[in-house]
Amino acid sequence: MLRGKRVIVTGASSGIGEQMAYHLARMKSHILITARTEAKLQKVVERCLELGAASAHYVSGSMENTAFAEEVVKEAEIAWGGLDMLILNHIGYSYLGYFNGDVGHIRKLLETNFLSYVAMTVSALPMLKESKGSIIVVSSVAGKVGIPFIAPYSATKFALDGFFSSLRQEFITDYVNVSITLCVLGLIDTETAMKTLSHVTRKTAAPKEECALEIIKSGALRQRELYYPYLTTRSLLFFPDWAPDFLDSLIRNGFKVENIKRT
Ligand SMILES: NC(=O)C1=CN([C@@H]2O[C@H](COP(=O)(O)OP(=O)(O)OC[C@H]3O[C@@H](n4cnc5c(N)ncnc54)[C@H](OP(=O)(O)O)[C@@H]3O)[C@@H](O)[C@H]2O)C=CC1
Ligand SMILES: C[C@H](CCC(=O)O)[C@H]1CC[C@H]2[C@@H]3C(=O)C[C@@H]4C[C@H](O)CC[C@]4(C)[C@H]3CC[C@]12C
Repeated sequence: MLRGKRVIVTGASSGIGEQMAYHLARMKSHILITARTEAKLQKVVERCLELGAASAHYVSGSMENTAFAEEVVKEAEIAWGGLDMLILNHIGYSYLGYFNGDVGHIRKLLETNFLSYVAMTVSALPMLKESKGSIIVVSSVAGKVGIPFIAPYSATKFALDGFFSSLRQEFITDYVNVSITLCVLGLIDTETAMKTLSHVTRKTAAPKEECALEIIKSGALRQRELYYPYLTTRSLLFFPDWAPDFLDSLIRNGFKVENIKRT
C-alpha cells in the first residue's frame, strides 16, 4: 500500500507512533521518525530496518519549538527530495486532574501539540502538493467532546480539529490535491496512557498495534476522519447533539473521580 512512499512520523519513540513506524517498515516505506529521546529513536530505526523499511532515519528534538518542527521537514527534503505522507502524532506532557488555572501550561502545550503541527504542515505543503500526498492528524475523543481532568490537552486537540478541518475546506476550494485525515481515538493501551489512567478509569483500552495500522490505512485511503475503536468513539459522538447532558454523565461515570488528584 505504501511501498517506497516517503513518510514522516512524529512522536515515534514509543506508543502509537512507534507502532506506526513498524507497520510502515513492513510496507517497505522510507521512514523519518522524530521525538526527543535519541536512544529510543535509534532502537526504533534499527527495528524498522530489520522489518524491511526501504530506509529509516531519525531526527531528535523537542516540538516545543516550531523551528525544530521545520527542521524535521527540511531533513526529509534533503534525504528524499520529496514527501508523500506526514503523520502528526506527538504530544507534550500534561497532567490528569482538575484544571489548576495554569495558563502558561496551556500556552506551552498549544506550542507542542498544535502549533508544531501547523508549522510542519506549512513546511511540508510544497512537497505534499507535488506528490499529491497525505496529512494524518492524530487526535482524540477529547478533541471532539468535553472530557474532564484533561482540559489543557483537550484544548489542543479541539484546536487541531478547527484548524485542519478548515484547511481541508480550503484545499477542496483551491483544488489542492492533498488529503487531511483527522484520527479520533479512544483509550489506547500505550504505556503512557496506562500509567496515567489505570487507577482512574473503568474503560478498557484498545490495542496500539491495531490502532497504528488503522491510522495508516485511513491516511492511505485519504479518509476524512478515522474513529478508533469505532463503536465506543462513534457512539460517544452520537450524543452531543441529541443528549449532551447524558453524554457528559456517561463520560464522567467512566472515571473513578475519587482517585483524581487536585494539582
Ligand atoms: N493513548 C491513548 O489513550 C490516546 C492517545 N491519543 C493520541 O495518540 C497520539 C500518541 O499517543 P501515545 O502513543 O499514547 O503517546 P506516548 O506518550 O506513548 O508517545 C508520545 C510521543 O511523543 C513524543 N514527545 C513527547 N514530548 C515531546 C516533545 N516535547 N517534542 C517532541 N516529541 C515529544 C514522545 O517521545 P519523547 O518523550 O522521546 O520525546 C513519544 O514518542 C497522541 O497524539 C495522543 O493525543 C488519543 C487518544 C487516546
Ligand atoms: C477515557 C477516555 C475515553 C472516553 C470514553 O468514554 O470512551 C479517553 C479518550 C481520550 C483519552 C485521553 C487521550 O486523548 C490521550 C491522553 C494522553 C496521555 O498519554 C494520557 C492518556 C490521555 C489523557 C487519555 C486518557 C483517556 C481518554 C480521556
